[in-house]
Amino acid sequence: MRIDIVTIFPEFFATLDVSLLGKARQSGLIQTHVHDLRDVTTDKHRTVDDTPYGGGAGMVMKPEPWGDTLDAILADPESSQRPVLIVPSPAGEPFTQAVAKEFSREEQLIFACGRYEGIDQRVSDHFATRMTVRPISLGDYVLNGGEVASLAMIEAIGRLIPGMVGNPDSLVEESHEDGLLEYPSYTKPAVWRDLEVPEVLLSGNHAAIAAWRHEQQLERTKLIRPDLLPE
Ligand SMILES: CN1CCCC[C@@H]1Cn1ccc2ccc(-c3n[nH]c(N)c3C#N)cc21
Repeated sequence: MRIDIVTIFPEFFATLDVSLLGKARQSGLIQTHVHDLRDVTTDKHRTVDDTPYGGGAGMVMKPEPWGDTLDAILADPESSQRPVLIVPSPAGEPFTQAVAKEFSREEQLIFACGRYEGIDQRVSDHFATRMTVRPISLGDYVLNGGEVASLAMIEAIGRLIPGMVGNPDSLVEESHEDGLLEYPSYTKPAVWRDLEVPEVLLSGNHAAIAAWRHEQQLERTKLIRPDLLPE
């Protein structure tokens, strides 16, 4: 998978060189390209924003730098035929495990990290003929820009790419993977500050352990996220 990130804060993405994604990039599973939006500006102040038509507070990101940057990405011979343009936005479709899995199957993702009051709408409208444009929201709260959301999405998507995680079975028993929250986990010592590991986990009875874990998932989901339970 190729991942392009367009931002005015490229330093935000230095973390892509560490942890899981670092390994994936070294192994070639994921190629990342970070583009500084200001690199295509031509004025002295490297301007990327302007006042909103119709008035109102704040500034809006100008369409020209976005157009030039996205054109250059599409012109790259290593770009796919039809990338997905992910536009983080509080007004976007909720980002879920299912959406992460859908995106993990794509050949190329381009993350458009807005700032200020957002990106001129005509950028999404214009590129909809050449890309699949997906406004996506990380959650129902307001961030200052799209970078943090993009980092979270890149991690959630990247770990689902085949070969990324050492033991693919570990992906199956995670929260939200089967629609339920995950069961509690324990490791040695068997007793810690007078707290014991649940006996069933020490029994070696795999059927009983599986049943207990599923029951724990149901109990946790009922308590913490009843909205995830089927009607
Ligand atoms: C605050 N400021 C005026 C109100 C509108 C948003 C703006 C800030 N802002 C600019 C670009 C941008 C992109 C994503 C998000 C964002 N917020 N919450 C989410 N779940 C997000 C995602 N994903 C916020 C952004």
